Amino acid sequence: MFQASLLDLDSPTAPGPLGSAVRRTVLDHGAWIDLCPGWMSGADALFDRLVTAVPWKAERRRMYDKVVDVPRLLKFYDEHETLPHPALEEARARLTRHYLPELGEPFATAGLCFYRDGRDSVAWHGDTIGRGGTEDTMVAIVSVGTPRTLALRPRGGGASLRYDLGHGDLIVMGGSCQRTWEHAVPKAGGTVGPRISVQFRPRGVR
Ligand SMILES: O=C(O)CCC(=O)C(=O)O
Ligand SMILES: [Fe+2]
Repeated sequence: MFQASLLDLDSPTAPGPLGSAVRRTVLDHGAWIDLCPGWMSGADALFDRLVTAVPWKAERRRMYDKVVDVPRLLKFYDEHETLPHPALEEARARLTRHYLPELGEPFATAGLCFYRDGRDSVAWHGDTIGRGGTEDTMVAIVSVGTPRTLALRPRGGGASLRYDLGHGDLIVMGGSCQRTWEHAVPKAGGTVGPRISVQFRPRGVR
């Protein structure tokens, strides 16, 4: 089911350098995204560890007059909880070191999503439950496993952008991205392999 990346089989699991490896794309309305493909080496081994080491939760949500399954598994690590792999602690520390001058605060929490196959997804939304709804902030996402499309579109309408993210890729959504743009992982059909995303956010951003 899970198509391992051949280049990655023997690499130790660890994030790479940031700095000049990061490419920024400035978007409309004060938003931007940074990309660092293949940032996490040994990503396939990390994927395998996370599948078994994380106490995944299936959630159910009210949708109008029905209660439906959330189409992905979830686990949230609050800021002082130990993350399920040391490479994720190192990733958070490196992200904080790199972005602190611009972000002004550390990355604190880690939200994990497990998309078991292409039927799992997340609908269009911004991370606006906390301060992201009113302030500029950053959400950094490390993806392991099979690449899935992360789509972005401006809230007021306009062309969408699509990034295929898996196998250790890093994307950072910054500036006004959470309140002026929306993002989604669209459904992709049942035969698509599994992906796990790790979203690092500052305190009070959800
Ligand atoms: O899995 C992803 O890359 C996106 C997840 C996401 O948008 C969220 O959990 O808020
Ligand atoms: Fe999100």
